[in-house]
Amino acid sequence: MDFDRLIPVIRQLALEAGTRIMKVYDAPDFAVKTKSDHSPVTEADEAADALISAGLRSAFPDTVLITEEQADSHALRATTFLIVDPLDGTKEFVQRRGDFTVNIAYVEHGIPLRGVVYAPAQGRLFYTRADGVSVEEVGGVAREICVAKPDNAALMVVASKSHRDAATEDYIARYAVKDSRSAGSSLKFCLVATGEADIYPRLGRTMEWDTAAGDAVLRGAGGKVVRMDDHSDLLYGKVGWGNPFFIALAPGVDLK
Ligand SMILES: Nc1ncnc2c1ncn2[C@@H]1O[C@H](COP(=O)(O)O)[C@@H](OP(=O)(O)O)[C@H]1O
Ligand SMILES: [Mg+2]
Repeated sequence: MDFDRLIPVIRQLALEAGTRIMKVYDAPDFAVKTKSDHSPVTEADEAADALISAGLRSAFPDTVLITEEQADSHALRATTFLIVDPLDGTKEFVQRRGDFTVNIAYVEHGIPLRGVVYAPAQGRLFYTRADGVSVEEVGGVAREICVAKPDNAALMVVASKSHRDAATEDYIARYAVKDSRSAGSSLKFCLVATGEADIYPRLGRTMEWDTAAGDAVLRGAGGKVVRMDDHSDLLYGKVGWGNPFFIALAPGVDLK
């Protein structure tokens, strides 16, 4: 993959998808359908998916494309692929909380090497540059981002807003926590990437398209994502595209 070509394409597609999503978000009303897995889907998910997948297929016709909204793509098997969640945090979107994101990632040999995460309602845009370093673009200026140096006696934790359960609270209680906040969608990875949080534990189901772009942004900022069970790196291209429980963290956090 030519990263000098990839990054401008995925950045631009994420911005365009975000604009499309905000048209639906800002309308007085929109329809919410329920998918076979009982999760919500809106015209915003579908429009953003159509825009991104057309753009990626045209720019990178030889690269496998996996996208949440196209079930036939889930039957593919690959270790090198593009993976898209056009609207992560649909529950947040439906409830008109701003924590939803557009996610596009490139995975090579199971590792999410590059990605873009765009939170249009918050005007926050994160991506890996061609050289792999992560940036947040503010007012057209891309600034490098870096994880915090964690203080294990006063950790900053972030966890899901809509899937925060007793098991998650029990896990967080193992740590000396200074501040714990909730956020929806893949934004949580980005909060660790900028140093706004030190650790994001996820004891609940996610799919690879929910995490790959945020994982890439976190890696490019010096962080990592490990499996909860054996603390090995979270890898991609797994059968069925489901993730195990995981922890996203700034290195230096003493995992418990
Ligand atoms: N039971 C379940 N099965 C599959 N995915 C689930 C799930 N519960 C939550 N998720 C995933 O978690 C994402 C929301 O994460 P969070 O709770 O961190 O905001 C959802 O993304 P979508 O909104 O794209 O469907 C969804 O894919
Ligand atoms: Mg999702």
